[in-house]
Amino acid sequence: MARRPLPRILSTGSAQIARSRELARTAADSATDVLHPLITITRGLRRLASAGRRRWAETPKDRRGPLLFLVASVVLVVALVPYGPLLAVISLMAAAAWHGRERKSPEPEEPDESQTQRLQSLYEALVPYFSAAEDPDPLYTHGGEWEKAFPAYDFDATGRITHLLVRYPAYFTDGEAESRARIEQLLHAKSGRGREYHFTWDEEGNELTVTVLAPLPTDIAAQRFVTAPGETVLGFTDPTQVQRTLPLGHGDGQRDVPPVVWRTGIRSTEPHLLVMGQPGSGTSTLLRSIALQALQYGDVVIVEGGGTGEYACLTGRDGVLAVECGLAGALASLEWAATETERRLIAVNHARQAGRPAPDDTKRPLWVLLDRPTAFTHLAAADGRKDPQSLLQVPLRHGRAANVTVVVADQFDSAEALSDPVRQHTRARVVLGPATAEQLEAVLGAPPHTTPVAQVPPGRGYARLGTGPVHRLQVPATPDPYDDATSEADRQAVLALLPERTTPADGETVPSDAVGSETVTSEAVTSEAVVAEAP
Ligand SMILES: Nc1ncnc2c1ncn2[C@@H]1O[C@H](COP(=O)(O)OP(=O)(O)OP(=O)(O)O)[C@@H](O)[C@H]1O
Repeated sequence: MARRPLPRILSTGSAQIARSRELARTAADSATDVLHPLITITRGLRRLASAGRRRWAETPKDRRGPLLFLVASVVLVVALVPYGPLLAVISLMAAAAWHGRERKSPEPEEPDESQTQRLQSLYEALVPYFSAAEDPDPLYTHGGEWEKAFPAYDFDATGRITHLLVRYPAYFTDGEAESRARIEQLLHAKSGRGREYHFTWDEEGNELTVTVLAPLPTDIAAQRFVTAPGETVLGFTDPTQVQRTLPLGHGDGQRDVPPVVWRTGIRSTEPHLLVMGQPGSGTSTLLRSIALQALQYGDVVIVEGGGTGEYACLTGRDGVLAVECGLAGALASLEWAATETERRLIAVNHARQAGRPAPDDTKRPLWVLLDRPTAFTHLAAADGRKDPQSLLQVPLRHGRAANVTVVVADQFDSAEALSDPVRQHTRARVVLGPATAEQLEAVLGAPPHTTPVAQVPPGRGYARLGTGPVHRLQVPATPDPYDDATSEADRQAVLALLPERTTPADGETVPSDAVGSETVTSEAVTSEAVVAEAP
């Protein structure tokens, strides 16, 4: 078939367009060449400006004044020196040209011989777990290529692995906890013990990411945390697990640390807390830290079964209704707490039925903190008296609606003696100190995704709020200020957080009086409420 020739204008037009495009490209290239120094300097100035902005933002507010003064003095001196401004402009241009130069991204480094050996031996160790006789094209074979199995890796200065991406065959049973645990234990042992590893299993992509975790800071002292009412800082964790950070005073400076924040009160899904640990693992310290935070907005009743007097510093302080070390006192205080919870509930219900907001005297948070209540369980049984834990039933069951929060701390060997309501209603959990995998899973309800460390500093452990993830946790150092072993800085930090003692000096009688009078009031209110309800 004869083809019609294209109209003339189009055929020559395309050639012209191509030619003009070529011309434009050449002109742009020459302009870029000519303007290259200008582009570099502009880029450098932009980088210098953003570095300056960053430095300004990082400078603590109290140091900004002196810094501004220093800069102004330098500008003045430069302006007064002969040729000063000219020299300053030349130096600025030179600095901008240096900072604006194109930077080549560094080539990924090849592992050296010892690192290759490490990766090869890791690969060999994994062969029995990640291979099957029926696999026609195995990823893992003895003498195979580790490069395909480990696409990403990182080493520290001492040549130990800090990050590793492991590919594994799809038939590996990564959904089974035992299979995972076997691989995690092996990688932990082969990559160097004494460090903590975090394992992320990507079941869809058949990949395991191993990361070495930096130790959590152990030098964070007790202080006022920047939190909203109803929020309690249990401790600090890894930045990878928590989005939020808290600004903390540290020495003279400030730093941002990711916290584990526990929310209590009416909207809380985990209104009560259980803390477990070995003796000396820091459970009393955590309770002290919680008490100091709770006293900012609420009242506290402390029941101490250990009898070590670790809460003596709180006795008689404003907001501390009782610090009980004996069985009789513990029973009296807990009975009052149960009655107070009931009173609040009734008052709230009445208000609701009448279409009024909840009365103010039901809103002030009440905290019941129990350190080793199981010690009283044994005592009460021997004495033929009520188990103090039985009085916790009402605060645990109805505490959320009445703004009553219960915190129980105990030791692993007494776990059996904890009552059922305590186990059922404490959905926020913390384990401190050394613990076996079984103990961790029994308390937290899920295993942590990290390996345990051999040396656990006091106050180190794990926290889990409800069904959320298991967080590593370091409790802020909140020692007993009356303990001789406490350092002066720590003692002052805790003393600064204690509320005033506006009650008479006789600390022991004041709180029990307070409890007594409060009991009377609460009983009066309860009976009033009941009377009001009756007709
Ligand atoms: N978060 C922490 N930071 C620094 N030191 C801590 C921390 N927690 C506890 N310690 C130290 O560990 C020691 C034991 O702490 P604590 O008394 O709180 O433990 P415990 O579990 O209550 O033990 P016990 O029931 O035997 O008293 C104390 O000397 C304390 O100063």
